[in-house]
Amino acid sequence: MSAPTFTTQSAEGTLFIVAAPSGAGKSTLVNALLGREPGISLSISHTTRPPRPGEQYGRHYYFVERADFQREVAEGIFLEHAEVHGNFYGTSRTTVQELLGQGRDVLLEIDWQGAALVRKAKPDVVSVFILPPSRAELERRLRGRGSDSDEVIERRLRNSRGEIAHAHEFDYIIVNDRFEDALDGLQAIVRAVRQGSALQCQRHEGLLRELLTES
Ligand SMILES: Nc1nc2c(ncn2[C@@H]2O[C@H](COP(=O)(O)OP(=O)(O)O)[C@@H](O)[C@H]2O)c(=O)[nH]1
Ligand SMILES: Nc1ncnc2c1ncn2[C@@H]1O[C@H](COP(=O)(O)OP(=O)(O)O)[C@@H](O)[C@H]1O
Repeated sequence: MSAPTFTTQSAEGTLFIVAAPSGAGKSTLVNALLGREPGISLSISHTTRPPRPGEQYGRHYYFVERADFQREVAEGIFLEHAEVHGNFYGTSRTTVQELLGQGRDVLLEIDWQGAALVRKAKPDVVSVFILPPSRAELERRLRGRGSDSDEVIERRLRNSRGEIAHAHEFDYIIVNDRFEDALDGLQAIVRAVRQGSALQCQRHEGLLRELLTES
């Protein structure tokens, strides 16, 4: 993790973070949200993870070699960066700053470590954590996605408990059970924030306990 710095301006857009354990459905939800809310720009991260079949450079990620990533870290180009599931991921500081400066809302799809760093740099960030309805469903979705090897899936499942343990740090928690309901929930948060109001936030403590204790 790196210590970020961030310059804020008065007429800038809102910064949103969406985080979730792998397979909970965050990318699918975020893509659908962007379809409904064209005023939001997605920040494309840099990563050392190899591309999955169908993933494109500059659309899903900027795929880079480890040595290049380390050089970018040293150059200070990242607003935040972290190691997740054995790969490195980082958010470009200038991209985010420029978009926010143009008055656009920006969404970061990053993990809980990155979210913690961004919160320190920019305390008015609005953060949302997506929960799966159960561990069994999380595993079904990860396997059903068909994008990763068994080893990668198992690592992500093992790490999911540690990630979910940070859900309480987020402003909002959404359960992605019925997709349309979760999408409506995410959109309602964005709209409320844009109108300057806050939504009542359900904390899903029962489900969180289940997800953290279920075998
Ligand atoms: N800190 C941080 N995490 C990121 C960034 N980009 C992606 N991630 C997170 O890295 C994790 C793995 O992402 P990915 O390899 O795309 O797998 P997926 O979550 O299974 O779709 C997820 O929790 C992402 O949200 C980033 O720029 N910074
Ligand atoms: N509400 C849902 N119900 C059933 N399947 C879902 C739901 N949301 C997402 N999925 C599926 O789960 C898999 C993982 O979703 P994805 O968006 O890739 O997760 P993440 O980005 O959190 O790793 C995908 O195959 C996606 O189509």
